[in-house]
Amino acid sequence: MIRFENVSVTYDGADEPTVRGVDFEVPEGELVLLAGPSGVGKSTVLGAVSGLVPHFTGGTLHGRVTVAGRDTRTHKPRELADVVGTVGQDPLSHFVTDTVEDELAYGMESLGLPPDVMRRRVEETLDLLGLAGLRDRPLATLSGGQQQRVAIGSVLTPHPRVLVLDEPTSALDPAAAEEVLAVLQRLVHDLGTTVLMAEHRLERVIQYADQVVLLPAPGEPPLLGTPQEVMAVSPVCPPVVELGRLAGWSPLPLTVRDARRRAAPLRERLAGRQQPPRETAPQTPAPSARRGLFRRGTPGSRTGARASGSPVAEVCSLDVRRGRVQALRHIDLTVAPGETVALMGRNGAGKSTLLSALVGLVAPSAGSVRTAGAVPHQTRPRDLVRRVGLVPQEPRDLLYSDTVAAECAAADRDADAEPGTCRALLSELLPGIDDATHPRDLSEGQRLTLALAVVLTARPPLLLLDEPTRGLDYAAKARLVTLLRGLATEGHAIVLATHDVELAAELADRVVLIAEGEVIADGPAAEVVTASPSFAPQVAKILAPQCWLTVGQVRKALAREALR
Ligand SMILES: Nc1ncnc2c1ncn2[C@@H]1O[C@H](COP(=O)(O)OP(=O)(O)OP(=O)(O)O)[C@@H](O)[C@H]1O
Ligand SMILES: Nc1ncnc2c1ncn2[C@@H]1O[C@H](COP(=O)(O)OP(=O)(O)OP(=O)(O)O)[C@@H](O)[C@H]1O
Repeated sequence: MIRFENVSVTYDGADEPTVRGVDFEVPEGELVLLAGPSGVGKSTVLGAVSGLVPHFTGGTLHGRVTVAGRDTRTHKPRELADVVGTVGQDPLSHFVTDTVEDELAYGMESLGLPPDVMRRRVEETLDLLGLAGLRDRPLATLSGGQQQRVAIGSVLTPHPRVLVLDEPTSALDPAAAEEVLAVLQRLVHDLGTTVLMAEHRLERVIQYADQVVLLPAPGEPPLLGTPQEVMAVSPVCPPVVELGRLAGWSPLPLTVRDARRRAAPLRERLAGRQQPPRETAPQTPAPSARRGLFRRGTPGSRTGARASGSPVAEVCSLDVRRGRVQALRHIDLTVAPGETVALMGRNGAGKSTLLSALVGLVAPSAGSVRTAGAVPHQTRPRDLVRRVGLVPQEPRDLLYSDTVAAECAAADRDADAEPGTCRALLSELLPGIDDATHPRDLSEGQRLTLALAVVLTARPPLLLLDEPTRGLDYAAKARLVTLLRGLATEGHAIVLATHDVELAAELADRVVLIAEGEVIADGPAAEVVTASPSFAPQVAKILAPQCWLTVGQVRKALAREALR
């Protein structure tokens, strides 16, 4: 149904092809997963199927890509629209109408489907994706996950024979991701729909894949095989596979269920062992802990927040209204210097709104917010930037310059930091990003990393991150975790909104669960995440009732055993 024949793509101005030697086929009615590190070219491969590459992106495509027999080089994207439905990484930039219902109908209208068919399919899709309550809502007022669900719904309504999905679950809460993947699986099994999907969170999707196409490194030809074959050699793999490799399980398990069946001997070895502490930050870091990235003073040194040891964030009885929606009610939250707090909860629960309130983007309708001693919505941006920084869910919102170098220079100026600070941070986080690249042309993971470096340049004592692992591969995630731990050790408080249960398990001291705008749980990460199957990381589910959260903890415990 989709065929790549020795395809390579070279973007304008690049010396080397971004992808080369791409030669594979996706048979009708199969779900094929495209995996590989950040920036390796997954979106480029997907774009070649929908025709966006090279028609919209520019560059040169050698070889041939056909979809249902149509050559995507000689057919423009709109001439493929009756066969291929595409969901990109940034739903908002693809929306063409203003409201949920209109967006769901738009694709069908362009194909000239009869009104009664359109009506029926819109209703079906609203139900299928849990969007009925939002049908009249302007798209711009939806939460990130709600937007992603609409984007998926809008490509499903025309019933395309081929779906091309770029990280379709990246903004979805764990339960919503399962629901969407179950819908896709039903389309594949019952209607013979063909799906090519790129996704970093392999723990969510690997079990649904018939085949995996792995792009191991930039410019290297892809590797093809069954999920088991590819996971045995892949540089990116989910925790269940990593644990399987560590324990020497063969064949490698791909699901929690498979792993649990083999886990009894491992549980026995681990029984009675002390869980090694994660490298979490001390609550009151010693001055000697200050090292590395931020040489020009500790966080808060200009604001006095840390010197006085007072909380970096204090939220009291906070209510926030957004249009007709009561987004937050009676929120109480205190965050201490050096503390890492994960905000979790379903799409639309109010996590981004809480971050927005902490950085002054929305004002309380009742209650109060103080960050690093200031009332954020009444503080000038220039002063606020040294107290609190937000990496938004869509990093594009933070980037204005034409090149990476200019963006970094502007960040240094805005933060009053030594020239080169931002660029050094960027290189440390994700090597290989070129100074001359336009931020628009960076891969999703690269763009997020740039936004993070821009925010960190001001060394704010309170760092807020909205879904920081969207678009990041496991290695980039591990680097992010190391960096954030380092910042916490230096005294930065970190609050992150995330659906990434593995990240929360790895990084957070504390998890705050939000539902319908209210805090429903607030406690140590291990306790909160393991209390609910939706939020428990894979390792916790595999080794329950023992309480291990990450492969790293298990690895350390086994290493200690070996030393005895
Ligand atoms: N329009 C473009 N012009 C120039 N370079 C581009 C363009 N689009 C992508 N690139 C570059 O091509 C490389 C591959 O990007 P791509 O988005 O395909 O990677 P990816 O594997 O999807 O990454 P991620 O997992 O982070 O989304 C990156 O280095 C990116 O900077
Ligand atoms: N500008 C707005 N106008 C009206 N309602 C809004 C606006 N922005 C957000 N909302 C609504 O407020 C609620 C909370 O949204 P918020 O973005 O804080 O959720 P979230 O927990 O971050 O969700 P997600 O996990 O999907 O990112 C949602 O119901 C959302 O639709």
